[in-house]
Amino acid sequence: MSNKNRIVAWTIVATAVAAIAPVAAMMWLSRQAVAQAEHERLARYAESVIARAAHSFDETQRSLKSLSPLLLLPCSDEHIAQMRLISVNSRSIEEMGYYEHGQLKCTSWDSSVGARRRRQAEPVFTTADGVEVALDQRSFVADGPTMLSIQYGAHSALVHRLRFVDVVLEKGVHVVLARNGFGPVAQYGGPVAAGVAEHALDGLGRQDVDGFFISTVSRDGWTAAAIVDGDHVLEEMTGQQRWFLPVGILLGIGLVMLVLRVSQARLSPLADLQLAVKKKEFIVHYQPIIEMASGRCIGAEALLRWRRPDGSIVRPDFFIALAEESGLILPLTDLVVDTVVREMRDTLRQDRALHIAINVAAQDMKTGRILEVVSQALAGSDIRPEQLWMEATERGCMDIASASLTLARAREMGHSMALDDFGTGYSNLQYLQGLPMDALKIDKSFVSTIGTGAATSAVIDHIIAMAKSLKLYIVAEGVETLEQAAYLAERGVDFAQGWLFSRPLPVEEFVAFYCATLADYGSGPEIIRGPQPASTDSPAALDA
Ligand SMILES: Nc1nc2c(ncn2[C@@H]2O[C@@H]3COP(=O)(O)O[C@H]4[C@@H](O)[C@H](n5cnc6c(=O)[nH]c(N)nc65)O[C@@H]4COP(=O)(O)O[C@H]3[C@H]2O)c(=O)[nH]1
Repeated sequence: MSNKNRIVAWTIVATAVAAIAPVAAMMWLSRQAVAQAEHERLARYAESVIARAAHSFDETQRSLKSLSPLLLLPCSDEHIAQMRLISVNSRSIEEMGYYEHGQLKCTSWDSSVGARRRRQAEPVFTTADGVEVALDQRSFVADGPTMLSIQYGAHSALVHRLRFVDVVLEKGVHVVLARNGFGPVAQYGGPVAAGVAEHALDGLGRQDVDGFFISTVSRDGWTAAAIVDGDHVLEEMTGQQRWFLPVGILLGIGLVMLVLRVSQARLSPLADLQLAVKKKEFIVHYQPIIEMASGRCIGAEALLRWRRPDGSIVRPDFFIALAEESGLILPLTDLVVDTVVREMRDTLRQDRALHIAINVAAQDMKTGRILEVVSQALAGSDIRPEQLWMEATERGCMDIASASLTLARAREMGHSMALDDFGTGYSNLQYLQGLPMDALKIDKSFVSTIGTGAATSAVIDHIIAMAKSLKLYIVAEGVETLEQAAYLAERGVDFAQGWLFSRPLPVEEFVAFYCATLADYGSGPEIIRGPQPASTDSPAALDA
């Protein structure tokens, strides 16, 4: 998959995630918030149920204990009146009964039970101070739901189970109470699914079972749980979502915009170039430089090519300007220097007359950084500094003071310096005089006017004359026809470069080209010497 396709795929996925994730996250957060608030509310209900149960039980046992020991005649009017008074005044106790030898003798309603005689119930649990609790006791006088019988000594108090849990509940809330070590005592409130109430008493704290929210609390021998069903929670959720959803949507919009900006930046030519530099997708081609007088190949210009992963080649016109603007030209220059040293080392060592010219960016001309890069690359390579030329454009030499310094230092190190694309900028004679140069390259735009009769065709003669007056060697670029070559040779142009001789070639093809011209014309003397004197009028570096 190409880088572009990868970014597009990434953008699609990231946009979908950016749009959905915040909304989903906000919905999840809102659910969490509702659940948290709900469990806190339920825990408060469970607490109040325990308080209610403890209160009912305490009140009942206090009342029972107040009758013991019995100081009145059992089942006397006074005794019955006292039991009735307790039943009426107590919020929990419905009826009271008095037993003799385990048999009901009288109740808070009457002194004689007659046919309603019954035995005191078997307790299911007994507290530490002797209070017993029995289940499912019918009323002494009426029909109705069974009650708990709380017994102490000869007295029993009948208490509705509801009295242990009847706290004020909001709609949908269900509470359940158990006596620890015994089991469920009572439940009350909205409907719950079968088994949920029992399950609620199994654990403690916050629980979620089958869509029911449960909070269970245990204290003072009682365990109480409050339960609310999912529908109720969802009703609450819609309320919360009113706040969370817009926040999620806004976040989603923000994230989507961010993703689009990032992918736009990653799809930009600069991001493309950055990635290519990182992945070293660059190669160097070599365009032969021909000595006009002999026809020999005396060197080559190293030209950068961007080879994309699909194998297509991008010419430097499309990326050099961007690389210079963004500073990426520096690693690219390093790459060219390293590649030239690696690829051309053997050939350069075999023929000391051969040179390779590299292009130096404006930034490097200004700072002189290139000199350090080159000297490091050449160290131990056995390539002579004279075999590495540097080409600077007029643009790179606009800051004459710093450019002069770099040029002078380069020449001291033994490199020859050429001014590239001459005539395309704002240079004039004075400007040229201020720069310690060895050679001047005539831009192809002037070469292409030769023989055309165009008004500008005379300019090339002036450039040649100017270079000669400054004693600079002349390299003509973009020579495409025999006519152009003959014209330039006639006017004493030293070297030429162009499609007439060869296009820029991959290293193997360049070496083959060079070997072929070597066979035809033989090798020349070592025409490049250094270090050069830093004077402007003596381009002795290129003396043949
Ligand atoms: N029409 C025509 N064109 C010819 C002919 N002979 C050579 N050329 C082209 O002319 C350009 C010469 O390079 P340049 O003036 O240094 O101009 C170079 C140079 O300024 C820059 N460049 C290339 N490689 C590098 C590099 O490694 N570093 C830096 N800083 N700039 C580079 O990119 C420019 C363009 O390079 P290329 O596209 O390789 O274009 C090259 C070359 O392919 C011909 O007969 N006819």
